[in-house]
Amino acid sequence: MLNAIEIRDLTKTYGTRRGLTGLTLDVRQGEVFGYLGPNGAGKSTTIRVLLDLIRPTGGSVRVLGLDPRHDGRELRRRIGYLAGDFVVDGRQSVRECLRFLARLSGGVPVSRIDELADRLGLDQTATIKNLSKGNRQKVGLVQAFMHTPELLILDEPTSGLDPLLQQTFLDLVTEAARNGQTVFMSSHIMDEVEAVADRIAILRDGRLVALDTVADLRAAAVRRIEIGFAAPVSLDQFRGLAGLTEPTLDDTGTILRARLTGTPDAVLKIAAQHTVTSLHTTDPHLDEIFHTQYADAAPRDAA
Ligand SMILES: Nc1ncnc2c1ncn2[C@@H]1O[C@H](COP(=O)(O)OP(=O)(O)OP(=O)(O)O)[C@@H](O)[C@H]1O
Repeated sequence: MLNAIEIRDLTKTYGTRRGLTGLTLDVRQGEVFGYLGPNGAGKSTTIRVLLDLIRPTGGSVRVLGLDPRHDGRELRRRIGYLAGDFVVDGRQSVRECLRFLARLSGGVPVSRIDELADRLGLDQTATIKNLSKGNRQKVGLVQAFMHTPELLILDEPTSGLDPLLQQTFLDLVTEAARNGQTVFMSSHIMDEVEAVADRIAILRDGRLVALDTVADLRAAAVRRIEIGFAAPVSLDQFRGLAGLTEPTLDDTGTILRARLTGTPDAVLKIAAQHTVTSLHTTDPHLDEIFHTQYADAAPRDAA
């Protein structure tokens, strides 16, 4: 299967500041790819190189099999791009603006623009310069999605958006994916990415620190498990079990608590030798994985 995006050993320095260091990454055709990292991690730098808005210091990128440095015109038609700082001429109405951008994208049925604007609750008669940040972001989203591009590159797409509309945005992404479109979206909000992404990359200080499916990232994360028993049990039998760490028993000896990595198979087989009255596990939130990656970074940042 062809990759929609191929990034090879990409480096970008801004004077003495490092934007990206040796980034290698593939985004497969048809997947929803979440690109995560805190402010300053290098997300926008990556996206700007993909769009040839800035030139890399080293390395290379291919987008839809093309080189953005030479095939910009073709790529602009085939990509829907929402910039992190989406700006357009403020004097026009939303309708004029979207119709103008639609012509640049090679033509879009008016009904498609209207449908997207309606779903996002965007008033097309308003003048751009009078729009709130959230409404401007809606204009940005409509123009990115309206020509049903093969590849959507979205830089912080829900920034400034009313939380109620985040679901509408996620629906648009899901529909695009169902339609075979590829979505590459950056975010520093784990929840929205977790809900729709097939794979997630986590960037820290311009370097890739994690890249996996949502399911595998979750499986690798630590969960908490709590098992209640009808009668006291011995802690010894729960020590040294695969994936289970820090087991403790409460004062009554009937509630076991531990940390769990991977499957609960080993602990459940031992627990099943007793009468189990309750079982709770906390599903690891990707947020925790994300923050674990950054917790590691703290001493180095402070140095
Ligand atoms: N034009 C620039 N001049 C100097 N340094 C820059 C420039 N653009 C980005 N940087 C630096 O490069 C690093 C990566 O920035 P980038 O904007 O790519 O991060 P980001 O992950 O997109 O964060 P944000 O969410 O804040 O946009 C940061 O340290 C930033 O200060």
